[in-house]
Order: sequence, then structure tokens, then C-alpha cells
Amino acid sequence: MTLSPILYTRDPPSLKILNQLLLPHQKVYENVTTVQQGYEQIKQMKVRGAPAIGLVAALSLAIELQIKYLEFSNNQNHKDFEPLNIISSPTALGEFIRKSLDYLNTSRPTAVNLFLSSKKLWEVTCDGLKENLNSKEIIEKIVDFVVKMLEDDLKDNKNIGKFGGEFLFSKVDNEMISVVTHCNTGSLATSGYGTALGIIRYLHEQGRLSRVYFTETRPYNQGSRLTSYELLHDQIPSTLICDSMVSALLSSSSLPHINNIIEQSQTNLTTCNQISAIIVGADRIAKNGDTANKIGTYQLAITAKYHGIIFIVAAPSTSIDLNIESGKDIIIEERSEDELVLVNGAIINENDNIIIDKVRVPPKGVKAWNPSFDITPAELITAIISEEGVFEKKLGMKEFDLTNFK
Ligand SMILES: CSC[C@@H](O)[C@@H](O)C(=O)COP(=O)(O)O
Repeated sequence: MTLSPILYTRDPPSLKILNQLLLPHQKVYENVTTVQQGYEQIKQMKVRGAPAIGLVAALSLAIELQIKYLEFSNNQNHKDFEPLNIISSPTALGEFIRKSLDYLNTSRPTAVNLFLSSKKLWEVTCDGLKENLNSKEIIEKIVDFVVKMLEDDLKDNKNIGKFGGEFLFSKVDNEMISVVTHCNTGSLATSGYGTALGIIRYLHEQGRLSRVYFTETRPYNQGSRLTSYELLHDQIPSTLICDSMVSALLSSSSLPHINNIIEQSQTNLTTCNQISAIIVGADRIAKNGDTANKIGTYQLAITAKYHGIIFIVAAPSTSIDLNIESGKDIIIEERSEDELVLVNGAIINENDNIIIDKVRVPPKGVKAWNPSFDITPAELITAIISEEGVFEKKLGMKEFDLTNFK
């Protein structure tokens, strides 16, 4: 069974979001019935990953509207009933939608998918108002649109996986391919399958993946908490490394005498394979290809360049922001320093009772800097892969021109 961070049913309306803060130790879905709750899920990073953020924002609006409409239908005679005001007039409904989208847009600043999904939902609303639709019809249109977004995201991820996999087959001579990835870009960060992890899944499905090395992804450990969970769940051969080990891995694996030797530790056997590519996701890609992604991506791109290794950015076209020329225009989210100094973990006692808690590492009073993303310059990126295909730089160019990408 595939992992899904989002469980939505249209009839009866129901939205459940997997609380990723409790993974990998507990699998708990939380009910979301309002925009406010959707906002909290995103802000607190119970759901995260650029595509999933955009989807949950849209779904939280859709579910609140559906529930309000049902309440309205059942209580039309109660004059003071709150949904009455919103649902009884399309203009009031439009105002409510506008305010809700503005509010959802303040939950996280870097991933552009959120803003694009809000923009599209607002367009759907405006179209409905222009066509003089009633509130029920406008809500139906919004729900249709959101359901399609969910379906498209899954389809797009599968296409990204295929395009990326075939691109690697065309560039890499080895029959079996080993790669490095960062953060979590899998089912948990999307509606399913994943972007960078989608490519890795495709390599595995084609029997061509030797091993994926994945970083812990400090400070929030999306790699060691979430990517590990997905890779184990799908039985994909994988090895966890910490963020500071990537250059050492590339350098040791590119030495012929070290390739394919078996390193034996007390507990496991790990084949030290030659790494062919680093594959990451994106939160926002500027017109010139500069890419905002999880903090640490930039240093991975530098080390890939130094070691002559392919560096791939995999993202749906909803992560491409043609309104900005370069990465300089991307707002980088800074999060609480607590995320850096307190590590989330679990204590499992002798009865297998699990207590999830935070553990402080540095002394109290220490100052910390916690930018959540960094910008990888286009120059360091070999190819950008979306559901529309593979995009490479023109010969001799340092930047991409994504103008006609979608
Ligand atoms: C398919 S997800 C791509 C990116 O969103 C992912 O790599 C990432 O940076 C996620 O950051 P997060 O802070 O966990 O939302």
C-alpha cells in the first residue's frame, strides 16, 4: 500500500492529514475541517513539501466550504446561523474565499505551489461570480478543481519519474545506478509517488537502482525521519548518511579501487557504489533556473560540480515561478531556532510504549540561525525535470531560459 499524506473523500466530505511530526514512530491522521486547521497543519509542518502544501491549502478551503454548505442546507431557518451569511450570497462567499486564500498564503513563504494554488482557486471563484453562479455551484466548481489538482499531481509525479529515469539512462553507462538525495520529496511531500524520489522509484521499478544514499537533512531531519520511512516501506535499497558526509561519499565512490568493495560493519553490509547523480526537489524555481530547495541543497550542487556528477532538480511545473527572474527574488523562510537546538525523537520503553519528545543538544542560551531553504544557482544544475520533460541549458549558457517551459 502506498503512503499518502492526504486522505480526501468528496462525499461525504472528509479530509485527513498525516501528522508527519510523529513519523516514523506513529502514524496518526488528523481531521481537518476548516481553513484555520489547514493553515496550522502547514505552519507547524505536520504536512510539508512544496506540492503537498499547495494541495492541503486548497483542500482545507474546499472542505470548509463543503461543510458550511451542508450546515446551511440543514439550518436554513436559523437566522443567526453563521454559514447562512456566507453561503446565502455569492458575493459574501467570494469575500470569504478571498480572505481564506490570503490567510493560507501567510502559512509558509518559500514554496510557490501554495501561491499558485491560491491564485487558481481565486480565478475559479471569479469565473463563477462572473457567470452569476449560485453559491452551491461555485463551491462545486472549487471542489472539482481541487480534486483535479490532486489527480494531476500524482500523474505529474509519475511523468517526472519517467523523464528523470530515462534521462539518467541516456547519460550514465553503468547498468546499475546509485544516487544521492536530500530532504523528503516522496509520497509524503506530494499527493503520492514523489518528485526527486519519484525518479528514484522509477529507477527501482526498472531494476536499475543500485542504492540511494539519503541525507539526514538537518535541522528538521526530513531525510532520517521521512525519507527513511518511505524507502523502508517500499523496500528500496538505501543508506542513511548525515549532511556532512556527501563530499566524502562522492570522493570515495569515484575512486576505482574503492568502487564496489564491500564495507563490512558489525551490523550491516553496505556496497560502496559509484554515485552517478544527486537528485533533489524544489520549492521554487526562477525563470533562469535558480532553485530554492531545502537548506543544504546548494552545498550538494557545489560538491556535485567538483566531482563531475550530474545534479538534477525534479519538480512539477507548479514549482516554476516565471514571475521572478532569478533566485535573488525568492523569500527564504527563517524558522524558530528551537528546530535547530531541539531534536525530535522517540523514547521506546521495554513495553514498546513510545514517547515522542524533543531533546536539547547545545547549552541553553546559545544563538542559532535557521534558514529553511537555500538557493542553488542555475549554473550548478545539470537538468531541471518536470512533468513536461527534461530541460537543459543551451550550449555555453550558465542559466536556463524557462520562459516557454509551460
Ligand atoms: C517534492 S518536495 C520538494 C521540496 O519541497 C523539498 O525538497 C523540501 O525542501 C521540503 O521542505 P519542507 O521544509 O520540509 O517543506
